[in-house]
Amino acid sequence: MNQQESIQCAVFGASGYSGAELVWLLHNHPHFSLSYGFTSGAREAESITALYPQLAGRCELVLQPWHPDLLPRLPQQVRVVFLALPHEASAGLAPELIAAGLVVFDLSGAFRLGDPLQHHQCYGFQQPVLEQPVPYGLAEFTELTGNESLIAVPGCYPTAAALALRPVMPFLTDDCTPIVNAVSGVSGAGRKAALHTSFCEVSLQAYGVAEHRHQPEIAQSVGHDVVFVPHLGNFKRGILATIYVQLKDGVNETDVSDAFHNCYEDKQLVRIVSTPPKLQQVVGTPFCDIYFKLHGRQLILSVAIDNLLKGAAAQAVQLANQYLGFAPQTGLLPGPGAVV
Ligand SMILES: NC(=O)C1=CN([C@@H]2O[C@H](COP(=O)(O)OP(=O)(O)OC[C@H]3O[C@@H](n4cnc5c(N)ncnc54)[C@H](OP(=O)(O)O)[C@@H]3O)[C@@H](O)[C@H]2O)C=CC1
Ligand SMILES: CC(=O)N[C@@H](CCC(=O)OP(=O)(O)O)C(=O)O
Repeated sequence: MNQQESIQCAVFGASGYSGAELVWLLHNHPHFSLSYGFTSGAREAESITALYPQLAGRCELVLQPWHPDLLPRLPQQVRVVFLALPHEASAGLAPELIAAGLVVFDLSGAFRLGDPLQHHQCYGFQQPVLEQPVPYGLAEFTELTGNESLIAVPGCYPTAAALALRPVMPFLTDDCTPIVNAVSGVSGAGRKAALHTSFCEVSLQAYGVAEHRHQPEIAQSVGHDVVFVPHLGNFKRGILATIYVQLKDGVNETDVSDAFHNCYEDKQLVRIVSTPPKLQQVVGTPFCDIYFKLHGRQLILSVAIDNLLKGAAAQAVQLANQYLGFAPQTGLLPGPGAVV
């Protein structure tokens, strides 16, 4: 790929929280050029600044309502599309975009689970059957050839949990089931208003206990069953996860430290930190910060990401960079900052 060439791209769901972050990242990216930001067909065309006034004078993209009649001409105008849509909308649209020759980075859960039955149980609709397998794009562990037509961008909680767990999985006792407790900011639920995310209702609370759709996704990503308890926190953005695992006899702190450093020493967007991370050190950034501590045979991991960036838009751009042969952190470091 000629590094000077600008890659034309489009964002679907550009009025939503992760879509707006994608718009801003791509608007500032040195190698991507954003041709379109689409909204649902229910809206009129309007500037993104009508929804996100903080972008005034910085990004004046006019958002277009999506209509299927636009599809035939789209491949002449763009090469890469990012879908920041509800799961079922992605499931419907992605196959059409692929058939039209576009490369799709899908932020939804429509194509993440490899088992169609499990997908149906979690999402309540059939996963479309595609000719090519869909890579699950946990960016630090994914090599893309540039021939894939669809990449499933991992979920926000699964990104945090798997980046912390994967390096230490070989050290776990045979009967250990990792326990993942995680708190997310309200932007994790998206921009659409709902009673449970309204200002007066939000109060730190567990939800989806032992039945959240990210439990099988984390298990698939780390290759082992996990216990997963998400919590909704009364803050805007960020995920903080605390993870507990039991270590085999003989595994010591140096082994754990070496495993993390060997895994991430050449990965700029994962930082192994020496004090438990605060959300404020990752919010507005594409970083994942991981802290670890041994307590006897227990290993405690504390991991923080921005759900809308490393957990969504920044990871999608990171994957697109890798797909096109750019350095993973291109356009993300130093980042343009956050929108929402
Ligand atoms: N929020 C987060 O932290 C994360 C979200 N994700 C995933 O990213 C996707 C988007 O999430 P999020 O940004 O939170 O969602 P939002 O609710 O904030 O935004 C949804 C977007 O999708 C558009 N849309 C809704 N229905 C349709 C449709 N039928 N056809 C076309 N466009 C449609 C909306 O347009 P309009 O404004 O016109 O209604 C809006 O632009 C979801 O799949 C989510 O699971 C992944 C990781 C983290
Ligand atoms: C706080 C909150 O509601 N978070 C969302 C997860 C974030 C999200 O959008 O899910 P994906 O990462 O699978 O796309 C939830 O629990 O459903």
